[in-house]
Amino acid sequence: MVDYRVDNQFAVLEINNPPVNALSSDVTIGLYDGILKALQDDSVQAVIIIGKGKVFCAGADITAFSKPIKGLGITDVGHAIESSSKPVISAVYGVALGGGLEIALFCHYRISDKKAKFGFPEVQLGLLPGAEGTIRLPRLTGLPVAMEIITSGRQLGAQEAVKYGIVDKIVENDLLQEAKTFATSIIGKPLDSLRLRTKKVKNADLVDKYYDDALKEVKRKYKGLIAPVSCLKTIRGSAKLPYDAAAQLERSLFTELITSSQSAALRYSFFAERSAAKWRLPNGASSANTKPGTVGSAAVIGAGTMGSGIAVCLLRAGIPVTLVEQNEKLLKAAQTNIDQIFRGSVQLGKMTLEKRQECLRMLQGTAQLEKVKDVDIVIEAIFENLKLKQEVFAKLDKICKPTAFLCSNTSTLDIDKIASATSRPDKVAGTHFFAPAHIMRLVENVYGSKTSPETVATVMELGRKIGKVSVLSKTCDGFIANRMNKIGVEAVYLVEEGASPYDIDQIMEDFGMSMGVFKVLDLSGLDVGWRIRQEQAKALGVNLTAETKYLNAERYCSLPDKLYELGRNGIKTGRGWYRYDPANPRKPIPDLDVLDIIQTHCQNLGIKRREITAQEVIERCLYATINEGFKILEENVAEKPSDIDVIWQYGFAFPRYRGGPMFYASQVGLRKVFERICYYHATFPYSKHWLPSDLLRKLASSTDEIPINQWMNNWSSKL
Ligand SMILES: CC/C=C\CC(=O)SCCNC(=O)CCNC(=O)[C@H](O)C(C)(C)COP(=O)(O)OP(=O)(O)OC[C@H]1O[C@@H](n2cnc3c(N)ncnc32)[C@H](O)[C@@H]1OP(=O)(O)O
Repeated sequence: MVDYRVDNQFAVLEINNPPVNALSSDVTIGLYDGILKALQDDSVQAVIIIGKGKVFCAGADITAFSKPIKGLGITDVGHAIESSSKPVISAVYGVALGGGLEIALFCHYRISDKKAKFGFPEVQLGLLPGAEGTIRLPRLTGLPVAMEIITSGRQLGAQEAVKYGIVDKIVENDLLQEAKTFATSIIGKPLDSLRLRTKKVKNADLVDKYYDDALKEVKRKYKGLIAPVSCLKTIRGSAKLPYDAAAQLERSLFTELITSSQSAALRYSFFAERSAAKWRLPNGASSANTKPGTVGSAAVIGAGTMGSGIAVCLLRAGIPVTLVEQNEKLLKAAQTNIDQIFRGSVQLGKMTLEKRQECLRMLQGTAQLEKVKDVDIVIEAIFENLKLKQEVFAKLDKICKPTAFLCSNTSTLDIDKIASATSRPDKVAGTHFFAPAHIMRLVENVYGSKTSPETVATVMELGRKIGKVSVLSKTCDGFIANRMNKIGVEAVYLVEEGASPYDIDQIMEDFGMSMGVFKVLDLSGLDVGWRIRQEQAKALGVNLTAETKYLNAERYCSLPDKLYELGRNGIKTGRGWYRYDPANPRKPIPDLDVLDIIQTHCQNLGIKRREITAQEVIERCLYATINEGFKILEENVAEKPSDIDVIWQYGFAFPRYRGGPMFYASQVGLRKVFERICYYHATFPYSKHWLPSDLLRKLASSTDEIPINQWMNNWSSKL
């Protein structure tokens, strides 16, 4: 785990724990033993710590946090390094993160490759840098910079690390050779002043002011998160307390965090996201045994908001795009829109001017579908109508080369039905982007009964290439994301029963959702839902009215229709569930008129309103969603519960520190969730989504409450 060798006067300790040299107990033991050996070897004048492979060290082994602690801690190794009488130099390539950076900070010198990155990402795992990082970094960078770096978890480039004294020298050539040259230049120099423990924290007397300012910022930026606040407390300790007392404070706050539900959820989320890329189909094909096809060029059909956003994603990743619209006027509008997005990125410093020009050069607009004949992949993003899509796919099938993949950006429609319009159903898949497509990181890739493993591998890999988090779903109505989302439905029923939309939004935002559902509805426009409901009613031969209480044997609430019919179409008309001041249209303002409309609606329908608690709001909105999640698992629509949670985090901004609805259910307790679902099913028999899932019933009837890692790993065996 740590290769030790002596090379002339240098002991080289090479961390060798692929893939990212995480600090497992074998690594810490290896480092500790290596330092002792080097100290005992008279021929050794200096010690170099370096990483084997593509990184120096990605920090503590995250998988070990939920297991009992064994072996030596990072601080034990760190103290041995710092107190060494021979100089210890860390040579950083790739990344030095978390515990990896802490090891580097225990060293007397740090040199780095120019592309190396440094940081304390622990907050993203609900933790703090618990191996004295919060006490040592301020001694190098000063308090405000340390507070910003540690609470944000961001990565610093080598130049910035030099600026703050984290790195002593950036080197250009072979890192180990440069480390030896550097070591030669410092052998024999005194080490005392290089031991961070002995350094004073600059401007320690101003720490309370720095703390107050940083706390305000942290509460605004990282609402609901505990770890950044704990980080600030220990950094304050670094200035107010003697070194060892500060270290003790850090340890105690670290212990609190590591046992917190937030950290459990965030660590789970780290692995959930990575595991979404490791897909497996029911026939055994998987990411491990399937090669993706080549995507060197793409076409996007339909250049509306979604199509343009998708084109932006492809172009940014260096994939030339043929953009197809019905006429030149629409094409021109789309091209202007796309360029505006690129200009915005340039203004924000996220894109260079040259990159913008390169992207624009790779974009070709056309009104002729035939122009897509040579592309490797087509993504259709036209109006959500099955017949229309089938027509387009039938044409594409004739025009495109036989190897081309044909994808649809549908958010609900059956991929099998779309594929049936072609002679190549194996090459048809869904690529469901979330709006705005150039910003939202999720792509829900959908396979049908005939989609080939190669096509699945191709769309999953394409998602990765364009910087998205790709999650795989089997085709069904609404796929994982839209099928499962019952928050809007239940929220409207709750309003009808007595809650205010503004209270519901506040409760869900306090829970951690970034935006309440009524604000979301106003943002997307009330016309969207109104049209879907009208279509449904038309298909059933029903005429919807203000008095409609049931549709297709399901509870129906006509309030949203009423608002739409009153011209309250959301932000675009200045009024929806909220009202909007034209001077500040992004700020929703609660509207008494809406409360009157609700009151009148209930009076007309003879609905007796009642008090509704925050707990009921959360249960009704989330448990209905969770119940559907279990049905999605039962039907193999999602391969694993963590895929569902990744979709919720990236598609619906579910708070990452709660893991996702499936993880949340597990933390509440599956039995309790099941009991409440049964209660709501008995209370609301006309809402199918309360019909309890069989899988949940089986899991809940198990004698022990099953922790998430067990049922997540074993859930399929319960079917
Ligand atoms: C007392 C406690 C002291 C200190 C606390 C800590 O140090 S907490 C840990 C802090 N470090 C991190 O949070 C780093 C997390 N890792 C990353 O940011 C990225 O993985 C990294 C290192 C930038 C590499 O990114 P890349 O995109 O190249 O690879 P990927 O993320 O897919 O990771 C590859 C596989 O490595 C696993 N992994 C990564 N980091 C760790 C880790 N610290 N511990 C354990 N495992 C880690 C990751 O899950 C991937 O595994 P795979 O099975 O291939 O999916």
